[in-house]
Amino acid sequence: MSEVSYDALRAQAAKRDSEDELSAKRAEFELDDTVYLDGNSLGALPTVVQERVADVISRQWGQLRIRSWEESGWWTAPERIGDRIAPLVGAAPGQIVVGDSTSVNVFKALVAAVRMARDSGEGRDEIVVDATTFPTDGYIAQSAARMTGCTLVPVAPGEVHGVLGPRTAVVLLNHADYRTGRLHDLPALTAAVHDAGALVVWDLCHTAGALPVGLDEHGVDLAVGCTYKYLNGGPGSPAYLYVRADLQARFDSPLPGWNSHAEPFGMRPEFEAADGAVRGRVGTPDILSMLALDAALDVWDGVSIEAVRAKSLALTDFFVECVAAYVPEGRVEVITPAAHEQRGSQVALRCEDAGDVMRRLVEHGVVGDFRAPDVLRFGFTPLYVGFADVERAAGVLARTLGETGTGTGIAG
Ligand SMILES: Cc1ncc(COP(=O)(O)O)c(C=O)c1O
Ligand SMILES: Nc1c(O)cccc1C(=O)C[C@H](N)C(=O)O
Repeated sequence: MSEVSYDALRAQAAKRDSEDELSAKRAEFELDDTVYLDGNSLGALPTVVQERVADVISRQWGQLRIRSWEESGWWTAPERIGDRIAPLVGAAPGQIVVGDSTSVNVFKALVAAVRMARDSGEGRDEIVVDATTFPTDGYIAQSAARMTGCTLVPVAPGEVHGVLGPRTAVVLLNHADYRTGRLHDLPALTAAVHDAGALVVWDLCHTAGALPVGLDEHGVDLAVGCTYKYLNGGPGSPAYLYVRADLQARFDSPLPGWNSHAEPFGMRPEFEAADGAVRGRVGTPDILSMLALDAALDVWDGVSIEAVRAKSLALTDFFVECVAAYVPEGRVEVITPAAHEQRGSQVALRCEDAGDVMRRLVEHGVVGDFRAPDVLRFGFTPLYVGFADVERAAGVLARTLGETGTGTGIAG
């Protein structure tokens, strides 16, 4: 690798940053000199959140106290904030409720989907689950299968077509693989599941806020996702549940709480489900986290998800290009697909001593993460990551690899 290539890639980065229509967004986040490539695990803090949460605590809670359920809009926050997430995932209003964790929403969605599939009168008794899933979805699917008397069919997303049939009740899939960053074909898989007469639940944790999802357009039945990654809602911010409008009347939640009751303050012993997205609620909403998320969503004002996707692909392409230029051949293996239609917003590199390499990268100001046993993960959040960050990260990676393991590395 000659100095000329360094110069060329740095010049390219500077030019791209200067032409980037999203570059001004970075100023809306609390960031420092660190190259933060872990927004696919915990998004950075949007500055606006601090003063808004301070107001929620000091005025809404501190002064208005219980009046805030009405006067500060606390009671309706789960659906109101759901409607703010809706355009980012291609959903019309009235179909998303915010609350609980992704794990809990996976449970609600799966069991409700099995119940709906059985309502249609056929003997559907199989839950198909992504065998490469983030573990929590797999654990919940195992439990949901036991509870509903279904058989669990774990299969890689690419092989889903082969197992679909008259016994399939529901298919649970991750839109992007958390480890490799592979993007699965949501339109085609949704259509295939529907052709088999079953329902599909998509986990959007790694795609919401990173690329267009098109829930309504593709006729998705149910979807869940977290808000602390590309939506920057903060640690433990509440997740969301999407139930397509025409399925809501049949959505029979396995966790019917007083918040999903048609008349919550009637305090009646019999459960009667509310209409609409409210039906996906359980108990009292986690207001502090929810309103932090509400404030964090302000950064999306005026941003198109298509522009975010275009920049995300440019960033990940550029990272792969810089890694290929700077890192000695064979030292790392790119396990994220090269094809754009198969790539989320992260690049994963396989590397023998990945845990040690990531620890050193973090020490040198490049924050990604390590996933066992041998994966370096780098997430690219287009709202605050720039092309110069990408070039710098690849340079630091090359130097770090030179300090560890068997590679020679290079200077940058
Ligand atoms: C694909 C996926 N699903 C679910 C989760 C877990 O969600 P939660 O901890 O909100 O239940 C994560 C990450 O934590 C994830 O990456
Ligand atoms: N939710 C997390 C947490 O509470 C602590 C640490 C990491 C996480 C994550 O989100 C992990 C992430 N879903 C992943 O893709 O690995």
